[in-house]
Amino acid sequence: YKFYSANEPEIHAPQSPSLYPFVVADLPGRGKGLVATRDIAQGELVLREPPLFLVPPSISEEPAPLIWRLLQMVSAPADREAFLNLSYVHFPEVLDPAAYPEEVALAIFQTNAVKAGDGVGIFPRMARINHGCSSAFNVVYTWREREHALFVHALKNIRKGQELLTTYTDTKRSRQERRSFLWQQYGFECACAVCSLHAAALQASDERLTRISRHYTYLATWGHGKINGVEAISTINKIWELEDEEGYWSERGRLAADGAWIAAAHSDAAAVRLWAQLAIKWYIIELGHGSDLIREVEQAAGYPEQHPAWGSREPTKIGRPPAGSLDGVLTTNHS
Ligand SMILES: C[S@@+](CC[C@H](N)C(=O)[O-])C[C@H]1O[C@@H](n2cnc3c(N)ncnc32)[C@H](O)[C@@H]1O
Repeated sequence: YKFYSANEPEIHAPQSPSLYPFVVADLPGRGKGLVATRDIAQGELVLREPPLFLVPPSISEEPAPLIWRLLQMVSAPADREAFLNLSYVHFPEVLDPAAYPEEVALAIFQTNAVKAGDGVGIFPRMARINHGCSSAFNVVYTWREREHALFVHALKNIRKGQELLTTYTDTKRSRQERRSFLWQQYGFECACAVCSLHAAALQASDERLTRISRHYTYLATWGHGKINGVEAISTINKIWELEDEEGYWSERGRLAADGAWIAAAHSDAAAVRLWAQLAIKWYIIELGHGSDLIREVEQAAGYPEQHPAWGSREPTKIGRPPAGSLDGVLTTNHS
């Protein structure tokens, strides 16, 4: 594993199925899914998987024959079988699957493929992870070009016996919007812990998620000079607070890195350091130590004045990260 430097805990990534911290189980109403076989700590790498095959961002041939052709290029019969065993939805009822293998392969691809860099890929183990909305998903995946593999990390502590859930879509929207998307795209009615909330709790969650989403839109206007740095940072803090209330912890590395960017633009070195440290903390949890994005924010934390955005806006003293958000930054143990 020459890609890793010696101090990276990911070198301990489970490499054989018998060492994975989960099993594939039949789960009523949701087909198969992954269930933790031991407690998994936040930030732990639960799976590292190379693609069975990748489909480039733009293709010039019909999708079904293309998927079929790529599948035939997979050399190990067991791997081809793993693909063909995956679940699929939206196959025309009038067609006999046995008579249309290429269409079946396309349906499997559409139900299971995930984004991998510019293209999309098939990862048969990862493909068994079911979906949960906002606070319900507990693992996140990320593609690493350099390692040519998908990395799945625990976003939260997961208890033995709990199901591993990821998110198939941006769930920062109301239950109704999420559910109609999931039904159309993946053919299931989401009954995750968030979608199963009742009355007041459901309404509160819907409101938080739509507010978070609106705050993100507002934050983006800083880029066009529509809001000043203080407003932008205060928006990040509002998002952070709402996400704490909701239990939505994903994308925080990126959000904190945006904070560092804004602080650098307004020449507030102390704020750059703090936001960059917060970004490092969450990037490590969500993406792992080996992620290239971490190198960027480490650079910002160490040398704020060399940040690419440094001094591009009027100098301002900018807001700091939310109270408590940097707790544990120096002591977090991800092994
Ligand atoms: C990528 S596969 C996940 C693994 C799948 N359960 C299996 O048996 O292979 C996606 C499909 O799983 C099912 N699924 C995923 N999340 C679900 C959920 N929260 N509730 C019910 N079904 C779900 C849907 O049928 C969906 O089309």
